Amino acid sequence: MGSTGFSWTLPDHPKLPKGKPVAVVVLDGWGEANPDEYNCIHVAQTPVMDSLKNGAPEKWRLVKAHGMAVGLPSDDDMGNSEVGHNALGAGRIFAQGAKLVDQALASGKIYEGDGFNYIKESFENGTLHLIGLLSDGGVHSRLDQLQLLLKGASERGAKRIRVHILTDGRDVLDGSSVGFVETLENDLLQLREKGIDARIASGGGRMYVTMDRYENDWDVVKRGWDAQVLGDAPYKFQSALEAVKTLRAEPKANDQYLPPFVIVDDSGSAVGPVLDGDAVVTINFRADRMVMLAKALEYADFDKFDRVRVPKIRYAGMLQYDGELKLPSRYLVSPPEIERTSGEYLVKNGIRTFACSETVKFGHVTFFWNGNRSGYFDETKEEYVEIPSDSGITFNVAPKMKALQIAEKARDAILSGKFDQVRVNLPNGDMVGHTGDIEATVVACKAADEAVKIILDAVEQVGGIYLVTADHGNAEDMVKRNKSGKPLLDKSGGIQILTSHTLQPVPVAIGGPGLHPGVKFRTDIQTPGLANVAATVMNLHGFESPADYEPTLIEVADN
Ligand SMILES: O=C(O)[C@H](O)COP(=O)(O)O
Ligand SMILES: [Mn+2]
Ligand SMILES: [Mn+2]
Repeated sequence: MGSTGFSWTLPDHPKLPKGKPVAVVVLDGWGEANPDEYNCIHVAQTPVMDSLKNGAPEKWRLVKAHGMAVGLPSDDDMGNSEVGHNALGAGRIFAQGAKLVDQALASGKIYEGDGFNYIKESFENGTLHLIGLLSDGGVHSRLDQLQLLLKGASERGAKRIRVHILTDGRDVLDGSSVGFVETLENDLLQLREKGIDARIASGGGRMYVTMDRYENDWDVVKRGWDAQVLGDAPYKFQSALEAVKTLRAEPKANDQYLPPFVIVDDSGSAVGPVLDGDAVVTINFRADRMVMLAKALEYADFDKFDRVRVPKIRYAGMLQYDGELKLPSRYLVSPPEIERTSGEYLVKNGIRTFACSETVKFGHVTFFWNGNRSGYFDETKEEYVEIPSDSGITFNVAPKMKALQIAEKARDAILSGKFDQVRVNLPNGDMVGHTGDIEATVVACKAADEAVKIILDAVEQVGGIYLVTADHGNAEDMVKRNKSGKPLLDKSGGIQILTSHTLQPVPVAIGGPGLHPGVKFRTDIQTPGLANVAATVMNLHGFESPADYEPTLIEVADN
């Protein structure tokens, strides 16, 4: 114990034993919603998850996974993986990036910090480039924040601004890109009327251009680099509106996957490559899909692709994306300081931990779980295994993804006896749900359920305990609805497919032969959220949780 009285040592739980292996399973994008034909979890054969729900009412419950329960600005904000896994791992509710940026913009503090002062030095002679996701999804970025930043930067001396847009269609409806570009074009026109040379310079669909994650496919980032920095892309247009309208007219066009384009002037030259002396801000607040570009922009030594030309720029992230790597080194808003996570406590209390997912969600059960921190706390007690994801495909063509392989790795880790906690993320419901392909999402949900079975069977064999939950909804509702819950139709009478996450609650189920028979969910916590799970898991390992953690979901009857 230090002089402040702080100690990493967790008190023993008064009733629950230590030494039972605990499997923690996170089903990504698996919410609870009314059973209808657009609820892919309901339509799919999911006997294991069904039996958890129906078999033991005191050991299955719902928790909130969106809005203020996970540190988002309002309860109109759907949940997402970052905030969901942060809450699951940290056991407390932290104001998240979206909210911190809102506050910094509202107070004007964003313009007083080191990050803004640093980029501002380029305003006199250089161009300010803003690169990021253009939508109001609120998962990685928000249009209204971009609008405020454009206004604030121009009022503080930015004379030449270039915006490099990434179209969404994943956190918002497919096809909405056109409206967002119209809005942005209108704002930039108003800036031009005030004498500021402000334009969109390049663009592309987020999943094909720039926003890869966890180093699954560097070509995605390279396509963005070529368009944004080098001013080079296969498609050239005179305006961004013309670009998105034309590219969307192609058969099977999809906002998430629009090809890269650059905006050119009358002579065919790109209007906004990044040049020596310019400033660059990546406007996404969320880390996972911006950190690869941050590396390309910031690192002198970089071998992931040929950058061809590396301009001498002043670069800042909207937030710092990786606290461990200190990347980027300059940023406009300080990220939430998520410390003393359950992962760190448990490892320091001797819990040997195994974590696994496939590439596209690997950082969710490691980096996000550990409070946006990469690496191990103690490599003698932890093993993190990443199964390579398919790359270059949309996951509706392979909806089973690597669920089986993840489950087998988890099974082997449980049976090995080498670990006290085995934690996985099963990505299927989410990754396939985002494609908007209902049939494929049904296959995805079945595959995830089969994976849960493999893990629970292993728990059964070793006399362990399981906790199965999810980080937010997605696959349980695949249609946009009106306020009374009726599916909305598009102009041609088809349903409007919902590719995004939802506001739905998610299940938490506990059980296994190692679970003390008196354990049941408390009924005195009215609206628990994902942050209550961490204390629960600590209890299942035989420890009390720290006093400032959200309360545990369980109690132990004496029987
Ligand atoms: O990045 C994505 O894929 C989506 O915007 C959000 O999905 P996730 O929060 O489940 O990763
Ligand atoms: Mn998720
Ligand atoms: Mn998702």
